[in-house]
Amino acid sequence: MSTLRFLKGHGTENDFVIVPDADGALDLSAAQVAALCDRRAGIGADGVLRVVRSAKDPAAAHMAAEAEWFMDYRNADGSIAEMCGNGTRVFARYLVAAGEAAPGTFKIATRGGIKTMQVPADGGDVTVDMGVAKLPGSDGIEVTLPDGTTRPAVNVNMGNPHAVVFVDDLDEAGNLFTAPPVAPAAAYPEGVNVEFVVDRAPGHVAMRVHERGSGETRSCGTGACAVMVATARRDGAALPATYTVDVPGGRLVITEHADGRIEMTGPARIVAEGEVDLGELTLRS
Ligand SMILES: N[C@@H](CCC[C@H](N)C(=O)O)C(=O)O
Repeated sequence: MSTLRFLKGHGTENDFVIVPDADGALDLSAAQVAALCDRRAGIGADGVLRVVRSAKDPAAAHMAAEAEWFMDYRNADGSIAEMCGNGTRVFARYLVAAGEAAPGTFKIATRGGIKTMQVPADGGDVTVDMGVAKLPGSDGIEVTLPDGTTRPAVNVNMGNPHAVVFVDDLDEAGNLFTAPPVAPAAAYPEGVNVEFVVDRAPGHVAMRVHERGSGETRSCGTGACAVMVATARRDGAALPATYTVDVPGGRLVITEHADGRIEMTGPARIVAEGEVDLGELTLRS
């Protein structure tokens, strides 16, 4: 029997299987990640956070002097993504809970670069400095809604790609069982996360998201930051600007500072731990 120790955590109900692997001994295949994330035959999650020392992973060794720990993030289908905003907050909460980092401010390594985390000792909300958003240009990018009409999308890159669509009602996004069609495909050669946004009040929006590699999730941290940036630009907001972004799984507060850095704050919880028998997982090709 090949057992794997895991924990389960979530940030605004964007949930993750956390796999401690300090020395980088594990080589989880995409099929194993997908099996762990399977909500019926596995543990169930939107993604996997492997916790490995930066020095022990070739993807992060160059960041080891600044950040001891590397968040190796995988989507629920086993694919690799550059960044996961809620994942960073859950990852940092885990490091503190496990005694691997002291509460307060510390850095972690991600494929999207080094992120500075603030984790209070009392279990309160965790903040991540997401860095500066990129706006690669949105000309001609459109998302087709289930009723066949199209809406312009705002192209925002938070380390990973996003298409932000303003709608009048979040139900316009439909059931999101499949990825919303985005055109032209060339705008997002690596695929895209799609966010639908409505206004709730000045400085306050709500969103739904279809995540690349995971489907509709209850929250997406990079997506919420992309939504904040797109909304602040639409509103002509002066920086610093703070927006509240409601997601199906809770609430995130996002500030874009005068220097363009974006900080996201919200809950991050570790809710379970256990062991899984890797040999019992259902691997699909
Ligand atoms: N849920 C995450 C984003 C995870 C990656 C995304 N699905 C992608 O493929 O880019 C978040 O909180 O940011």
